[in-house]
Amino acid sequence: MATSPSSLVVEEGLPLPARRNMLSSRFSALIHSQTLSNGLRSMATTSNAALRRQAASTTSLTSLTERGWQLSFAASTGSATQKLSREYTFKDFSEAWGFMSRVALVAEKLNHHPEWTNVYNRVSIALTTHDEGNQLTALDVKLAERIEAIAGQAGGGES
Ligand SMILES: C[C@H](O)[C@H](O)[C@H]1CNC2=NC(N)=NC(=O)C2=N1
Repeated sequence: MATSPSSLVVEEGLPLPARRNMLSSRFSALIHSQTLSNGLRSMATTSNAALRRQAASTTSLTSLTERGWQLSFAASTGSATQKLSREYTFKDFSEAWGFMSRVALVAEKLNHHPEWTNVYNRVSIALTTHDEGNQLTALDVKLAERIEAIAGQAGGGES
């Protein structure tokens, strides 16, 4: 069954355990990821504040995927790498490099850095949190949103 991204919004007014379960099951249905659903399961035992943060990230993640970002999961020995990635195409190299310079400043400020490549007018970006064993965290979502804002100003488009 395909789960529409908007169904990841967790209903207000439901008891917290129900909201946790709903978030967990909808999210895992959407991404088919054992790793992320493990993360969400562990979230079920965390504080309400942590739950709210996670729910906010999940909602933002949904809005990022609606704007061309992709979630991916690559299994390797003993662990899986989660990535949030997107490719932008600019008018020319100069525009692409200007965009990368602005993103670099934000990445330094957040102390969170992209994995990226540039070929002429294209920039491919993959985000993950190395310190968390290559899991996605709220920092990846935050950086992706800042990148989107910069790309909007720079005239970056979806490739
Ligand atoms: C030591 C330093 O603070 C850390 O390695 C920071 C730097 N930038 C980072 N960037 C990313 N993408 N993931 C991290 O875990 C990370 N950690």
